[in-house]
Amino acid sequence: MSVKTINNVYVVGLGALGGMYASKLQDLNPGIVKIIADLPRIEKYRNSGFNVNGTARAFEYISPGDQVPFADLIVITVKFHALSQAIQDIKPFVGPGTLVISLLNGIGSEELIAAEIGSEHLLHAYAVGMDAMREGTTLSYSKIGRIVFGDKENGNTSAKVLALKDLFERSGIPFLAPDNIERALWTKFMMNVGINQASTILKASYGEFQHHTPARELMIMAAREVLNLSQFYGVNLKEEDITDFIKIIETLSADGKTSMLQDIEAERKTEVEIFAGAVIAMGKLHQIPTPVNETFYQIIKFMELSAG
Ligand SMILES: NC(=O)C1=CN([C@@H]2O[C@H](COP(=O)(O)OP(=O)(O)OC[C@H]3O[C@@H](n4cnc5c(N)ncnc54)[C@H](OP(=O)(O)O)[C@@H]3O)[C@@H](O)[C@H]2O)C=CC1
Ligand SMILES: CC(C)(CO)C(=O)C(=O)O
Repeated sequence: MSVKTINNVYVVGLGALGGMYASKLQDLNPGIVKIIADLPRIEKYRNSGFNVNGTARAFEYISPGDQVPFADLIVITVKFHALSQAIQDIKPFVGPGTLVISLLNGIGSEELIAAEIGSEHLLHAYAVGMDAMREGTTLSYSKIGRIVFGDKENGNTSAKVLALKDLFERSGIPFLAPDNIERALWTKFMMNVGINQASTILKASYGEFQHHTPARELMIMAAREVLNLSQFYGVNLKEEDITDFIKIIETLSADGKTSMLQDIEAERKTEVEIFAGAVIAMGKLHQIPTPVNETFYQIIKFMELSAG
């Protein structure tokens, strides 16, 4: 089977993840990547510039309505509350052969995207292991992490998977294409439910979770509620999956902070609905108590309200 070459990539969401991966693609070939954004955002990026690890990046920007070719690949890197708008914004750039990946945390974004643009365009994906810190249009990171992706229906050797592997190999973006992407997504979900929320409530950077501390225990308590729920979805997470994600956390910069803690500090809305909110909803459906996430939910909502 000949592998399709991805020659043009459109990224929606020039934030921590979007900035990191768009820069790597730009290094491969300056013409390969374009950022989809509305005019006010484009003006903001043009006025303040976009800086990644001390280097100013000049990206090419496009808006819905611009006459440009369909994308070979669209990468969605907005926060969950911005997803519906982002889906509308990418629609004009989706042609018959366009592949779409969402790097959003949580386990729900792909379903929403598929409902609007069709599941034939999608691969399931997430990003893990990076320690990106963003302040406005200034981004820094020491670990780029990796993109984990797969074809939920057709395993890890489908034409879509092979095309994406080829792009990431050429651009030096670390990746993994596991056999079972659904299980992998749940392991990431469990990690985020634990560390994003515990770090936000405790205002703690990764260093606090890299040893046997009360912070780490709190993180594990929240993560175990995901482990319990996973049994109802045929995913069957195990204690070893918690041990594995702790190993990833141990590799991150001790001063680095989760995206959720960065949101609270910058007085932005958090993604608590796709973490504790989702856990509570699944718990109710299956009559499984989720007291840690119920408590986290109320505290984080309180923090959001008192921030702004
Ligand atoms: N940061 C991290 O280390 C990691 C994050 N993730 C997940 O990845 C997702 C993205 O996170 P992150 O990169 O931190 O998010 P950021 O908040 O850093 O970036 C999101 C960007 O999207 C922009 N945006 C929102 N809506 C639109 C739109 N319609 N068109 C164009 N741009 C838009 C925002 O602009 P504006 O600010 O102007 O609203 C913002 O710059 C989240 O789900 C997060 O949980 C996953 C792994 C690690
Ligand atoms: C895994 C982690 C904590 C950083 O890679 C993340 O997903 C986030 O900050 O949202």
